[in-house]
Amino acid sequence: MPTSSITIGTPLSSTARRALLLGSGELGKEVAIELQRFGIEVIAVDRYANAPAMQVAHRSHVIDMLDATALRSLIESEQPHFIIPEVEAIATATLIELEDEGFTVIPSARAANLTMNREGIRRLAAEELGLPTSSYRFAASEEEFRLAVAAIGMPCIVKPIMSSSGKGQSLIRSEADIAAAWIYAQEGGRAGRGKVIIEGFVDFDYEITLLTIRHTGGTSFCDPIGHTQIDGDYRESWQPQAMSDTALAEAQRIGHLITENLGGFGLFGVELFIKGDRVWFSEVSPRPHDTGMVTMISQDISEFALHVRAILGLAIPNIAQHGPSASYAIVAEGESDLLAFGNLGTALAEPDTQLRLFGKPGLNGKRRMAVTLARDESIEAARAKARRIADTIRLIY
Ligand SMILES: Nc1ncnc2c1ncn2[C@@H]1O[C@H](COP(=O)(O)OP(=O)(O)OP(=O)(O)O)[C@@H](O)[C@H]1O
Ligand SMILES: NCC(=O)N[C@@H]1O[C@H](COP(=O)([O-])[O-])[C@@H](O)[C@H]1O
Ligand SMILES: [Mg+2]
Repeated sequence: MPTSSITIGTPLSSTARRALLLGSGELGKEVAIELQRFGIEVIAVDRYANAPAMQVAHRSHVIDMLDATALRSLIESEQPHFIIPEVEAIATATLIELEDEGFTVIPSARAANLTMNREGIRRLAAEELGLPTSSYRFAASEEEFRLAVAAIGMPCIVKPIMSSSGKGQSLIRSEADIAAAWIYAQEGGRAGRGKVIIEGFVDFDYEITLLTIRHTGGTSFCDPIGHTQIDGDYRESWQPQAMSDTALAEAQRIGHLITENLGGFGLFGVELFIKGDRVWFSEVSPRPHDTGMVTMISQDISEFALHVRAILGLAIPNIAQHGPSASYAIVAEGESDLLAFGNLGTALAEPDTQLRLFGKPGLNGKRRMAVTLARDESIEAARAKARRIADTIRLIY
């Protein structure tokens, strides 16, 4: 476990503190940069070469992170002080073994294991902790799936138990959607065909991510982040999301309970649906959240910096908010290994704007490649500005 008496040595020497990132996308890239700021030796891992975090790490490895043998042998040879999962698709049973052997997994191997699979985290939240969630069933065959849809009722949402960013997710509105939803869920799972979750559709007013940080000084919350999703994938987020005091208190109660159970130190993205004063738990990422990219402009310590401070056992006495802010994802669609971004000269002409180009090496279908960030007098103005920047940028491929 990290402690407040941590010492940090010199990277690439015998005194180095080494962090190994399992997953090296846009979120890992920002975590790597924050680790670098503290002089941590950063080792980036993913299933493909030149992933974003690899481009800012001390070194990198390409392995199948779902392969237990490959994962164990890499960790044994690198001997990291911190193993930081950045995606769900990891052989998490191996992380549990490695933690037992003395390695530190962020926030905990159990958290990575439970959240890699929707069944693990949903049963914990709803059945053990009694948190309010949508109705749900699991199905391992098409027959079970049809029975589950009938039991839950329509509209309902189907997702592979192992997937993220909306992959394999669809909404069933009527009988006509059922067959296609099963096929899409079977094709969209990150670990191939398998079990699905069927969730009753929650008719929420809005949804939030409550960034919750477990650190040596206790538990802290960032202001709630509102967001919109298309086909289960985040497109736009803003902070702060206006909420009633009752709904905010309930959101924090849920955030506290679930993260306390998962344990360890680090930042979590607690996803919640809100209608009036009612709050439903949806899921939780035991790591920075895509919707939380807005904190790179809204907070003095971003979600990535907060994750690193918590991991290193450093104090987090306050989280200053800079005012209404928004992020807008740039999602490209097509086939290319030579994507370029044009018209950048005017993109950032307005005050209080920022841009992150992730440097992802290829595009095959739909892929989030960049994000725009903006701050303004109001959430509406910040959202409009973030969108204007995205509309200005020309994707060339
Ligand atoms: N039961 C539900 N009722 C209503 N909307 C839902 C439900 N489940 C999911 N959604 C919508 O789909 C979005 C994505 O769902 P979810 O977070 O479960 O998918 P995901 O693949 O894990 O995405 P990510 O990896 O981006 O978190 C939610 O943010 C919400 O907008
Ligand atoms: N909702 C989870 C999420 O946003 N994860 C982020 O996307 C990357 C994968 O992107 P890719 O699919 O373009 O490789 C992950 O590595 C992580 O940074
Ligand atoms: Mg989600």
